[in-house]
Amino acid sequence: YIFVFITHYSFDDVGSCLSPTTGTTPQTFAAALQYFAAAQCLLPRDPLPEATPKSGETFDFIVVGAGSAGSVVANRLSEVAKWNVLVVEAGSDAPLESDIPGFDALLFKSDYDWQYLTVNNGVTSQGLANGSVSFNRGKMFGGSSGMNAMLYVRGNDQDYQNWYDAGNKEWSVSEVKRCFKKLENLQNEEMLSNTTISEFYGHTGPQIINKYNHTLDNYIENVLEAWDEIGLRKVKDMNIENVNISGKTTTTAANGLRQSTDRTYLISASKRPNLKILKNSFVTKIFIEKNKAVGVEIEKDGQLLKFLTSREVIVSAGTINTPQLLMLSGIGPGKDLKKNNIATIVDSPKVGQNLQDHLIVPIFTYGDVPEETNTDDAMFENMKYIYKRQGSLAHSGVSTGGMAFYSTEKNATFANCQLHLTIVPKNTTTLKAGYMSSFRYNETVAESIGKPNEDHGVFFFLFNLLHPYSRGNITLMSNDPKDKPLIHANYFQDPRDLETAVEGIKIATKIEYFKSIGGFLGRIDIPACNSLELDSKDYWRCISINLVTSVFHPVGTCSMGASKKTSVVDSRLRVHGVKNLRVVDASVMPTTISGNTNAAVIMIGERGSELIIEDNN
Ligand SMILES: Cc1cc2nc3c(=O)[nH]c(=O)nc-3n(C[C@H](O)[C@H](O)[C@H](O)COP(=O)(O)OP(=O)(O)OC[C@H]3O[C@@H](n4cnc5c(N)ncnc54)[C@H](O)[C@@H]3O)c2cc1C
Repeated sequence: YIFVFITHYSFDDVGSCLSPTTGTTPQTFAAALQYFAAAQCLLPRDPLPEATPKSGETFDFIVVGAGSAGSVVANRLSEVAKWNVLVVEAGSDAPLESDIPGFDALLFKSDYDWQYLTVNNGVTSQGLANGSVSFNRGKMFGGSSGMNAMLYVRGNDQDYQNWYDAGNKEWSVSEVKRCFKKLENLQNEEMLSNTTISEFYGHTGPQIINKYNHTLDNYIENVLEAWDEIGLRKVKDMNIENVNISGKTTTTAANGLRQSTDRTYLISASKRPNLKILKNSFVTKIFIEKNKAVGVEIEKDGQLLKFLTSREVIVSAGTINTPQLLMLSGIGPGKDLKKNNIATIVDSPKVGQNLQDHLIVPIFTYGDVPEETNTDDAMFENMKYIYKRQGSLAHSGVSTGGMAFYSTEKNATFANCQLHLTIVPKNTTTLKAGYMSSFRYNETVAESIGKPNEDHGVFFFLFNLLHPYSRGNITLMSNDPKDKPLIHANYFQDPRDLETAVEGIKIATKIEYFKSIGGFLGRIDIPACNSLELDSKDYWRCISINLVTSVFHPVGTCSMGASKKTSVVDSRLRVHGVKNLRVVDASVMPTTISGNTNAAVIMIGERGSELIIEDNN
């Protein structure tokens, strides 16, 4: 919550309110205040309607989880009027702070976050509190699309070609592109007025896409110019071209409001009589009889309920919770299930394996700008948001949307590195606590990052590795569904990842812009790295190992593929070895994509729904 300015106004230069008046002045100001007080009530939306089905009731389809993918599936299946669909979500309606883009990081560690942490392996991330990395995941309608940074990135054609080449014939590049267009509803006027850009995107889908209302435009532009100078060509659209380029990305925010999938897919569908919604309902088990999914067990308000299906259960609980639920239901690596006293129904060794994530290595640079935001400015930013959905609350507090995609390989056709840009004004008092909370940096690290900010603006580059070779995994802590699963991220386990990261960071630190604003690269205080020359490869190796965190894009733990020896679901997303059970969410990606994952997950929701509808007609 680096950019969140919640301050108390101090009236330094104000009169006593005793001046004579005709009454016009106080009336005018009072009317303005009333207007602003009322304007904040324009934000809330109605809660989703909740059904009260009786335990034991049967549905054609039961969808577990209403996140980025699950909301799409619930919408598309309930378009078929003859089918009764139940969607079950462990969280509740998204809070107001989810709608306001600038409050995204305020949802970290709240009741709307599953608050997962990785297991400390004693080697990587030792500059973080307890050596463990935050794996934030949304627990609300909209799931992680309700707390993400809203950056809309399709990825590279080659990403999907790789899925297809691995035997997943339902995922050809042309099918994938058709589904992206099907989901999209481009609303940005400037983009619409450019024929090439306009034709690239879809216009009639549910998912509204636009651009942030930016506040720090000049500074972002300056960085983009500097990236352009080092060969990362500044482009108008980062989905049409996506290697060795920079620009401002499209977002799932429009007119200063987040467009999470509950907003874009569920609100309209919730009016259909054949879609039933259950809130605060945690699915603890899938019932499987004779290798066929027949229903689910749900914990709601301390009671266990049971719902049955006449067609299918679709699990859309996300990369962490989906493998957990399969394992709790007896589908997973036999040995691990046995260890946790769970009877094996299908010995499926790849459940929870193949975890891939885009890691972050932080690059902190500092410059003479932006100037400190004083109390008046901060208040004015908030007013701008209430009045016109502009100002610093209109875009993510984590990312400005300025990004670069590039490769460490010559003549590459897809990127293996990404940079996100965050800009923080001088002397931002919440900075140190913000980094300790959001990234879990320990006190010493946060102090060394925060100190130069006292008299310098921060240009924070989040370096991401896009195609890691390392693989992590998710295993059960116990057979109690409430026990959080164990997450082993295994960053840099494959040494090639560290070397690519270092090469990629060295490209990023070539940037000249900072010299023109009195800029410099900050040294981060990690005892093991302090004797190494700043910006040397050894320095970055050391920083990478000690400060690696997640950019929150875990995928792959129930990946699709030919058989259960190599994967968890087939190309039509059916769980190997169990009938009437599918997985539709980020976990099915066999390999990760060249960019932020939300757009691809919504696309998976669309394509997965088509496959379910085809197979049930
Ligand atoms: C902080 C953050 C920032 C991100 N920034 C971006 C970004 O800017 N751009 C981008 O493209 N991607 C971003 N991502 C990633 C992107 O949001 C995710 O890849 C995507 O939302 C995953 O979708 P999903 O459907 O697989 O899971 P989710 O959206 O997480 O949905 C899973 C849903 O299932 C529910 N659930 C889980 N278990 C159960 C259960 N047992 N019973 C009932 N319900 C259950 C959960 O509460 C949740 O609502 C970000 C993610 C995070 C967390």
